Amino acid sequence: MLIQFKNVTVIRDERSVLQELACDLSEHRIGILGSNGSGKSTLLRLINGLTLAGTGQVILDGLEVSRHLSEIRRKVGFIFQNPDNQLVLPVVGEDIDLGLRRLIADRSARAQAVRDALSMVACEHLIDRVVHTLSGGEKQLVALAAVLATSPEIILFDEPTTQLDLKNARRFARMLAELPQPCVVVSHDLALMQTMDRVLVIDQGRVVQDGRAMDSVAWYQEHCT
Ligand SMILES: Nc1ncnc2c1ncn2[C@@H]1O[C@H](COP(=O)(O)OP(=O)(O)OP(=O)(O)O)[C@@H](O)[C@H]1O
Repeated sequence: MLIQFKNVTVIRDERSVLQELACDLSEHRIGILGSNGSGKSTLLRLINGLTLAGTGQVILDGLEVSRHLSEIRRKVGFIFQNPDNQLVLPVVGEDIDLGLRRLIADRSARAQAVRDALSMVACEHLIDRVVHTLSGGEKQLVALAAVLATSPEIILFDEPTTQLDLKNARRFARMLAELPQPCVVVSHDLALMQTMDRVLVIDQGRVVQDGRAMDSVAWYQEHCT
């Protein structure tokens, strides 16, 4: 799966949030690292068209994102930084079922798919829970299950471990390593970033370092902390 940024600039409030981003990403695990407000989420949101390029083009798997939004949304799973933005129905099982309705017509097959998705994140026991009673970490895992259930071709993660305890953060890292899909992960979790095939460091809207995980994490620690 090839992601191409062709001289992409995003401007907000007369300020460049991303400036002349030009790179091709094709690695299985791509990490995005950078300080708060550096433009990481904006870069991620360009890939599924939640943010559109002001100038330049974003091309995913040969499709220009801004011209093929519905096809892109079907291909791309997006895990939001705040799971409350993702979970829309009151009960966990119903929420995951909602995303599956366009994919699986048979009700009992869909119920099985919901259980399978929850078991991938070790949260089968939450199937009948009311979403607003979940802890932050549980919500993050359920939101992940809802995306995994739809078997996207590529998955984008915006700070997926912020609310997870050490045990669940490690479980997440193991699960991420086993996912068959290519993934792009924005995170401040340096241990997680070390597991990536390629890591870009963003600073003030520009890619300032791009390379192997160990080199980029070392660069980030030296220059951005
Ligand atoms: N719609 C918008 N209007 C105004 N400013 C925006 C908008 N979207 C993003 N920005 C600004 O663009 C900059 C980059 O935002 P972005 O969310 O991409 O940063 P980030 O690197 O993901 O930050 P964090 O690590 O804090 O989540 C920030 O200064 C943010 O305030």
